[in-house]
Amino acid sequence: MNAFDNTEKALPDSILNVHIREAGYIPGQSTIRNIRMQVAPGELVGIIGPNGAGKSTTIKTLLGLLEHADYDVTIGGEGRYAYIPEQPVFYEYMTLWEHLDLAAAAYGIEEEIFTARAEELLFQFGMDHVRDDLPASFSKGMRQKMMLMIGFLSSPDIYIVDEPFIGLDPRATKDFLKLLDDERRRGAGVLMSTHVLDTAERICDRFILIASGRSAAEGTLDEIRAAAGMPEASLFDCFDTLTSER
Ligand SMILES: Nc1ncnc2c1ncn2[C@@H]1O[C@H](COP(=O)(O)OP(=O)(O)OP(=O)(O)O)[C@@H](O)[C@H]1O
Repeated sequence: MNAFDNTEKALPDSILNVHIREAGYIPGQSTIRNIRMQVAPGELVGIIGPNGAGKSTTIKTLLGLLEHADYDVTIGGEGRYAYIPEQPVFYEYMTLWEHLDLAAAAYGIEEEIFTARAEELLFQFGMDHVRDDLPASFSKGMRQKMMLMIGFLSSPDIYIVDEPFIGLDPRATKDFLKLLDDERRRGAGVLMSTHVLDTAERICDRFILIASGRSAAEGTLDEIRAAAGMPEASLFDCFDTLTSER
């Protein structure tokens, strides 16, 4: 267990340590290789990369969802994580409130704490008026908000978020980022994959750029700029340079 043999510089108090030696969907064919990631408490690390580069595969691997994988993952704190998937997953015949209730039961949250937190989240995401509705009747963004609420309910040590921005309106994006900030202040780490690079540039402390299943660059914006040889460039332009060279 937790045999994370990182011989490189390790963040002393990292909340998430990932070392994927290789992982893939078919035995003997690795889709991703040699990917290391660390997230410190309160830190937001962005996974970026072109379509098909291996971002979702990386997330699926660290969640233990890939059968053919050679990897180590260590979660600090109490080892609690929340995974917020890109594609909403829901039960057709359960209302929004029932989904939250089910998640709270799965997380082992006490009834009183659950009710207060769920009420607050419904209010914060402007979803109070549909609390007793079925998510099948929701728009794409409303379903996405439901997944975010379920994630926030559990107060985990680390959030693992797969592309949260597509589908959220500007107000919901702002509300989501505010909640994420509050959670980071509490000490939660965040690992987030996204294509929305202007937002990523603004909110992430560090990045890992995945291209063709490998880590193509990683570090702060300045370190990514250095890797791209573009000291003043935006994350978008660095991304463009670093991914078109391959
Ligand atoms: N279920 C699957 N079975 C087989 N191959 C898959 C599966 N899911 C993804 N792949 C392949 O793995 C590679 C990486 O895909 P992945 O979904 O990780 O990319 P991504 O970086 O998340 O892309 P996007 O930005 O488009 O979401 C691609 O070549 C893809 O075709």
